[in-house]
Amino acid sequence: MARVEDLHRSYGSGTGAVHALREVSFEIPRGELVAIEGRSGSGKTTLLNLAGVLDAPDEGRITVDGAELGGLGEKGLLELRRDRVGFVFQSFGLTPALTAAENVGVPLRLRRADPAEREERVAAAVPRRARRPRRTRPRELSGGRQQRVAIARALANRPAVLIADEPVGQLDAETGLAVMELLRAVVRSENVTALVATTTPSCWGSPTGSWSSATATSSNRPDTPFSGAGRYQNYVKTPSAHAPGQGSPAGAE
Ligand SMILES: Nc1ncnc2c1ncn2[C@@H]1O[C@H](COP(=O)(O)OP(=O)(O)OP(=O)(O)O)[C@@H](O)[C@H]1O
Repeated sequence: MARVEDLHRSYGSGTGAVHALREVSFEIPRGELVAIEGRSGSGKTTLLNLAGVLDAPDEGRITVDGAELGGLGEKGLLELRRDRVGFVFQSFGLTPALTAAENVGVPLRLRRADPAEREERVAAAVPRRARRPRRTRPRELSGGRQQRVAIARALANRPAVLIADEPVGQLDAETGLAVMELLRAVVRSENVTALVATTTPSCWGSPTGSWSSATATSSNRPDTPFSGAGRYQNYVKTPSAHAPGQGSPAGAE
C-alpha cells in the first residue's frame, strides 16, 4: 500500500515560483496500478520523483507499506530507493555494454544478493529458452523488447513500488499496448504498487470487458498545474482475467 497525503512541491521562490503539486492525496493498494494522465508540465514527473524517493516534498507525507518516508534517515532512504523501488523510463535506460540478462541482474548486484538468488530472479524474468534476449545487448533489441528487459530489471528486487514515467512514449501504438498489458499483468503477479505517468491516454486502451476503472482521490486546488489537466485514473483488472506471461516479462512476446 502506498499512501500520498497532502503533497506540496514548488520550484523557485517569490513571484517566479512554480507550484508543481499542491494538496495531492491518494492511495494505491498493493497489486494495483494507477495511471497519472496530464499534459506536459502538469506535474507528473514531480509526483513520480517524490513517490520514487528521488526528491522530497515541501509538505505532506508519503507512506509505503506503513513506513513514512519522512521518518527515514539518509541511509534508510537510500536503501529504500535501491531495494524497494523499481524504475521504468521512457528511453529504457539500459546499460549498453551489458546483455539483457546482465541488465536485469544489476539491482540484485547493487543489493549484494547472493548468486543463487540472482540467477533465480534473472531466470524468472528472462527464461533460458529465450536465449536471444538473454545474451543480446540492448541495441540489438527492438524498443518493445528493451522496455520488457527494463521492466524485468525494475522488478528484479521484488520492489514494493514500481514507478514508470512515460513507459510507452517511444513505442508504436501496438507495441505500447502490449507493454501496458505486460505492466498490468506483472503488477498483479508481483503484487507491486505501480504509478505510471502518461501524456498519451490512448496507450491504455479502453477499460472495457475484464477491466473496470475507478478514479482515485485527489484534492488539488483549481490553480495548480496538476489540476488543470492531470487526473488519476486507476485501472483495476478483475481476478478472473489474469494475463499469461506473468513473471517473465523479458521472455514474453
Ligand atoms: N527543477 C525544476 N526547476 C524549476 N521548475 C521545474 C523543475 N522541474 C519541473 N519544473 C516545473 O514544474 C512543473 C511540473 O513539471 P513536471 O516535469 O513535473 O511536469 P510533467 O507533467 O512531468 O511534464 P512532462 O510531461 O513534460 O515531463 C512545470 O511547470 C515545470 O516547468
